[in-house]
Amino acid sequence: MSPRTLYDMLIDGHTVARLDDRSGPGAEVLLYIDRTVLNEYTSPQAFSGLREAGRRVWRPQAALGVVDHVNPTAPDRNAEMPDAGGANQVRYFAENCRDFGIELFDVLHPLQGIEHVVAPELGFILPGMVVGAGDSHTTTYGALGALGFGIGTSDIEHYLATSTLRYRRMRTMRVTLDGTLAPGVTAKDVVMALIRRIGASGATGYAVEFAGPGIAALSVEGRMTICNMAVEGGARGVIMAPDQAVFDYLAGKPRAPKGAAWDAAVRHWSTLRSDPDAVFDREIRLDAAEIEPLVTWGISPDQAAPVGGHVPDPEAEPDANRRRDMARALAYMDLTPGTALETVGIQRAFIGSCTNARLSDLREAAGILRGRRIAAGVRGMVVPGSSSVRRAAEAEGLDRVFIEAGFEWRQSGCSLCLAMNDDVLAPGERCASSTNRNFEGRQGAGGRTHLMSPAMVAAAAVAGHLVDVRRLAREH
Ligand SMILES: CC(C)[C@H](C(=O)O)[C@@H](O)C(=O)O
Ligand code: SF4
Repeated sequence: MSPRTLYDMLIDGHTVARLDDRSGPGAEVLLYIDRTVLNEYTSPQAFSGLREAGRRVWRPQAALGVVDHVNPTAPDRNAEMPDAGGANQVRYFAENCRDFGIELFDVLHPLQGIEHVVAPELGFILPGMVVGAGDSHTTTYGALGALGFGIGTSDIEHYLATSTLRYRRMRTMRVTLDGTLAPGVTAKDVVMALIRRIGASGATGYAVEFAGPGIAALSVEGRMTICNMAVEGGARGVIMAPDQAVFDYLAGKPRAPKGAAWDAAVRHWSTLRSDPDAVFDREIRLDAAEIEPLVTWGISPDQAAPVGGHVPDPEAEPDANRRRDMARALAYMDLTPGTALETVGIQRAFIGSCTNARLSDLREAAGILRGRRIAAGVRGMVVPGSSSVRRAAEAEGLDRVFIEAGFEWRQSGCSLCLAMNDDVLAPGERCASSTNRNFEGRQGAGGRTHLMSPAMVAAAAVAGHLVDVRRLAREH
């Protein structure tokens, strides 16, 4: 057999039937899906469809329901949902999970959180799996050696009824990270650097494998940040070959295999890697040593620059479309070309989201905040990625660090990442945010989002403006 990429191996291994006579990119297959995660926001129509057709869920134990998008994050939250629309979504979701036999982490469940944080920490996603779920950031699971991708509502219904999807094979792209990251530079900067390089649709049509010594040196949580945000570069499917760090991460997780089953699983998982001479449709190489802490200045995740740089000048952009996009972005963001990014003042600081609200992210941010206060006029919020992360952070005193620095310490959920609950920016407010999307109005109508790493958010909160986290790290 000719050499194969890990993506090809997983697709071949999960192909139930071929739906046309093609092979390679574009070929349509019936694909077996091992697991899904459901949320209250994208699942209702799928369940309604099942109800109308009188179908049941084929493998309810392969699905997990988590409430995350619309729930409040108030520290004292209770079963009452403040918003009637959200309350209805949560109620219908609970009804669906109950009637179709799917396990649910409801708003007040001790394991509630953002689905992409909850599923890995449970050991629900394992290497070699193919995971299709109704949220684009399902790519997160690539970090565990599972091929993850987002699917639409009708696909969710098809999946629930059959455990399969009609699926078109992607082209393959390998992103190799060479070298070592400098201190103060994080996984978030790696993925932002990639998106800046290839553009917000640079990986459209590709399944992306991340590889190289720079990836191997990252923690599994750091790798999740990269796989999660790669979707902002257009990737519809992300994978990393699982290694010892992944096995260590999964060992002892509640739903991971145990005993002899674990040993057998690890033996199999260790074989999950692209053949050495596998050919990818596109290859990108990044040098970790050249990556700097980045911030976005615009309204698309590829509109980013090193924090020590300046707001770019649309007039200097030769491409007319890009020039127009840049001008529009600067008007929305109320930024003037040539302004030093480090002089841009903020009113809000948000540490949260499935990209950057795991324990290691909170530790990094707290490391900057220890013994410091956030600047006057800045409102800071920390929304842990899951209730388990929240408890673990509290057990090591991180909540105290955040609270003493002036941050609000909240309950878990998507929250200000997309402002579907009552956590929103006021029009015109500018926010340093550890999230993954900076579209117009993403954090509230008229709100202005600057994406960056959680440590950079902490640093900006202290300074009152965007700032290179390495300045504060040096002072500590
Ligand atoms: C609500 C959901 C469809 C959406 C996604 O798929 O990513 C959300 O999680 C987001 O981040 O915008
Ligand atoms: S935290 Fe943000 S990116 Fe992640 S699932 Fe929720 S809304 Fe989407």
